[in-house]
Amino acid sequence: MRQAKLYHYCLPVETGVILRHRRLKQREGLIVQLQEDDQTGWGEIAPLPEFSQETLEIATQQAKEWLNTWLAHNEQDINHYVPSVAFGLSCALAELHNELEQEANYRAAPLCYGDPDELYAELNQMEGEKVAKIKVGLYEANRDGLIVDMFLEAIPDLYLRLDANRGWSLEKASLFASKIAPERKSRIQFIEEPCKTPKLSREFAQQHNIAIAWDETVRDPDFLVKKEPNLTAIIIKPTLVGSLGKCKQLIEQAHQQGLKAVISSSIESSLGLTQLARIAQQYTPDMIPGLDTLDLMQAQLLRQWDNSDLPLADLDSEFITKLTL
Ligand SMILES: O=C(O)CCC(=O)c1ccccc1C(=O)O
Ligand SMILES: [Mg+2]
Repeated sequence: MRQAKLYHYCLPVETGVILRHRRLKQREGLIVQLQEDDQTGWGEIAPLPEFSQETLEIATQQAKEWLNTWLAHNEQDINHYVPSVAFGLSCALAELHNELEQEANYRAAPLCYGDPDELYAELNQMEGEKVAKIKVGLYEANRDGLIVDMFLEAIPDLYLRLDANRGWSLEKASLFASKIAPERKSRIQFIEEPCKTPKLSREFAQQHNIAIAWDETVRDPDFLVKKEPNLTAIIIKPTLVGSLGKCKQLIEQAHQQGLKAVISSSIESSLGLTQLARIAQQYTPDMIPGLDTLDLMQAQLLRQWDNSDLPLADLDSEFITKLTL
C-alpha cells in the first residue's frame, strides 16, 4: 500500500537575510511524505528565491504530478523534474528505501556575513579543525582583504573559505588579494566564484596564486567537472542541482579528479538541512559541509539539528498546512 502527503511550510526568518537583490522575509517550501508498507520517507522541496530557476508554484505543480504517478505505481524519472523537486523527492525515496544513513556531519563551517567580532568569538570556542566561511564582495574589497588577513594572522590554525558570489571585477578581486600576506594565502581553502565570469575568476586565481571553487558555475547547463589550475573544490547545493543521484555523480566525478566536493545549504529548514548533513557524512566524510544556515530561521521543522536551541515545529504547527494532491 502506498500513501503520499504533501505539506506547505512557511517559516519566519531572521530580519536582514539578504539574497542577492531581495530581503528574505520568510522561507517557504514543501514537505513530502511517502509511505509504503511500514516504511516512511520525508523530503523537502524548497526553491530558493533569486537562486532557483523555478518558482514554488511550478515546484508544487510538479510535486503533485509526480506523487500521483507514484501512487499509481507508474512513477516518472525524477531527473526530468526541476532541481528542488528532484532533490526533495529523491530524499524521500532514499529514506523510504533505507538508503540514507542516519549518521550526520553537523560540523558546519561557521558563516560570517560581515561582523568580524561575532565570528571571532565563535572561532575561539571551536574545537578541532578551525574552518570558517566569510561572505566577501558585499563591502569594499579593500575592507574584505584587511579583515580576512587579520583573521588569518590572529588565528594561526584557521582555514578560511570565502564566497564572493561572482561579485568582483578583476580589479576589485586584485585589490582584495593585495591585502593578504603571501605566506597566509595558502590558508584560504578557496574563494567561491570571485569574479563576474568563470574566465575572470581563473585569471584572478592564476595571477594571485589563490585557490578558487565553483558554485554558481556548477549549475551552468554545460558544466563538466574538470580539474584546472588553482581550482580545489566544487560546491554542491542539492536543492539547486537536482536529485541525490545527480549529486552523487558530481561528487564521484570531483573525487576522481582530485577535487573536493562540498555539500552546501540553500537555506533549507532543519528537515532538509539534517538530510544534507547525512548526505555529507555519507558521501563527503572528510569534508566539513557548508551548512551553517539554520540560525537564519526562527524555528526548526520536524527534525532537530544537533544541539540547536530553536523551537521545533511539528505538523500541527501554525507554519504548516496540508495540501490536496
Ligand atoms: O555554503 C555555505 O557555507 C552556506 C550557504 C551559502 O553560502 C549560500 C546560501 C544560500 C544561497 C547561496 C549561498 C552561496 O554559497 O552562495
Ligand atoms: Mg557560494
